[in-house]
Amino acid sequence: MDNKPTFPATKPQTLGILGAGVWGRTLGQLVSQNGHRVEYWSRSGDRSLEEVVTGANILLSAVSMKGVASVLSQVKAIGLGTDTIIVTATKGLDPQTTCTAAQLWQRAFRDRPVVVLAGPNLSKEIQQGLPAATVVASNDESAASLVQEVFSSSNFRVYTNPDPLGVELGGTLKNVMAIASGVCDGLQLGTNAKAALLTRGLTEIIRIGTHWGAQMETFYGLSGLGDLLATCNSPLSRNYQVGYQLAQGKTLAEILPDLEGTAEGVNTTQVLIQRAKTLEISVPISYQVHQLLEGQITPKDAVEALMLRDIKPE
Ligand SMILES: NC(=O)C1=CN([C@@H]2O[C@H](COP(=O)(O)OP(=O)(O)OC[C@H]3O[C@@H](n4cnc5c(N)ncnc54)[C@H](OP(=O)(O)O)[C@@H]3O)[C@@H](O)[C@H]2O)C=CC1
Ligand SMILES: O=C(CO)COP(=O)(O)O
Repeated sequence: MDNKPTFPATKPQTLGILGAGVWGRTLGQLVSQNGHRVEYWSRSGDRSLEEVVTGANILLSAVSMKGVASVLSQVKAIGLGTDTIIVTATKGLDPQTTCTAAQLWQRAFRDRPVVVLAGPNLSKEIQQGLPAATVVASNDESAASLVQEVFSSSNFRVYTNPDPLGVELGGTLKNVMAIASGVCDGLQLGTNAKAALLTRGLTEIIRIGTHWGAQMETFYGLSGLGDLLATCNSPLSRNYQVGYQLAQGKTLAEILPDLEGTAEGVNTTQVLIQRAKTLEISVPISYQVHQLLEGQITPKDAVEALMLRDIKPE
């Protein structure tokens, strides 16, 4: 008997992928392998934004956060088809508004379904065909189900989730902890320290995320704890690499030009601290990462400051 699982036979969809960086290309590869049509747009590509946007019934943005506001205003000027689903795979926060990428897309296109795609998804492993799982989250159940069908394969297991904000914040805020984790490993602080960092880091993510309006249980899923574990334990993570190199005495200005792709955690830390200060939310680990990125303290000072905080119940 053939026990091979079958995936729902969705009719071929046309995806327009905005941002042909590492993650946009990897996601494009996954859907092409499933028989869907993919058109990429990037600033240096040969297709116009208008061609890619008007031809797509699923528009996926994998633009890094610094480009989202400008790209979506260009898409708005072009206009979207009435049935177009927007998918966002960006993991960042907008400095002007402190909004997530999905919040910006939803504000710009109030009547269109927006789906967040996030999970423990190191692109290099996925490109090698290694198994991975992810989450597609939306307030629009049928849009999330269609995107689930489009991406699901024997190498890529896709779950739906009804809490897009929680899924997106899990993927976004863990980048701050990935920088801290790189510092922890770069200083060779050991497994106990790492376990303490990730556990207290998750508490911090949940504190800020639930205050934002996300569901607590979402942070224990793939896009929260799952992505925290993947990113904080892998040298493939660019955010982890930033922290690791800071621990070795390099400055941010020395690290960033040689980094392969975007480390969103650098900007996310700044925006998170701005938001946490305004709302008076305690984020001690993120605060030390912020001080470190600003060049105000050394990695060793950051560890000491965390260890010497007032003692308190867990
Ligand atoms: N790589 C990974 O493993 C994963 C990444 N992500 C997230 O996906 C997003 C992209 O990451 P990744 O692909 O790795 O990063 P890259 O640095 O490889 O690519 C960034 C992309 O954003 C585009 N971009 C940046 N600024 C602008 C702008 N002002 N206007 C238009 N386009 C712009 C770039 O366009 P251009 O080519 O024209 O410069 C490029 O296509 C990030 O938010 C990241 O956190 C999420 C999960 C996994
Ligand atoms: O989000 C990611 C994995 O899920 C990618 O992490 P980096 O952006 O740190 O490489």
